[in-house]
Amino acid sequence: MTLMKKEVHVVGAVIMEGDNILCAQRGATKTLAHKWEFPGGKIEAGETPEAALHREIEEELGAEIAIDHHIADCTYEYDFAVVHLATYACRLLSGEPVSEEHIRLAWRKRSELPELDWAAADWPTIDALTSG
Ligand SMILES: Nc1nc2c([nH]c(=O)n2[C@H]2C[C@H](O)[C@@H](COP(=O)(O)OP(=O)(O)OP(=O)(O)O)O2)c(=O)[nH]1
Repeated sequence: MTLMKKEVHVVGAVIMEGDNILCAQRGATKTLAHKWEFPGGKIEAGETPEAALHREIEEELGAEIAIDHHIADCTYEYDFAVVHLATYACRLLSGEPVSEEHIRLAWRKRSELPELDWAAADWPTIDALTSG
């Protein structure tokens, strides 16, 4: 019998300010330890992706965002789960982001994004942000 892996639907906020993008580093004790990702998290039952994004950014950064448009979808099979990640271009409306869950927050220029060690599911988003 083959065991089905857990499937999780995740949203990530690509928060932009001019040419800078907010990047977040996962903690040492988490899955994907020390990898960089976009703030966000799992969509809960009955929630729209947009509602999940607003909720997660309030919880993780203490900030309010506007969601402008979808950037990329990626499905990646990690050893612990199959993650379906959808990313959205966002802007800060209020609040200076404070890290409640990440070990580090960093603003990076678009062209510098590939220098960070991103979670595997994030690469299509990084490619979309740095191409053209
Ligand atoms: N928020 C976020 N999660 C991402 C990204 N890329 C990526 O592979 N993930 C993965 C990491 C987690 O396994 C999952 C997001 O769930 P979560 O935000 O609830 O993560 P978590 O570590 O607190 O939860 P868990 O692993 O303890 O279940 O998606 C990304 O850019 N942003």
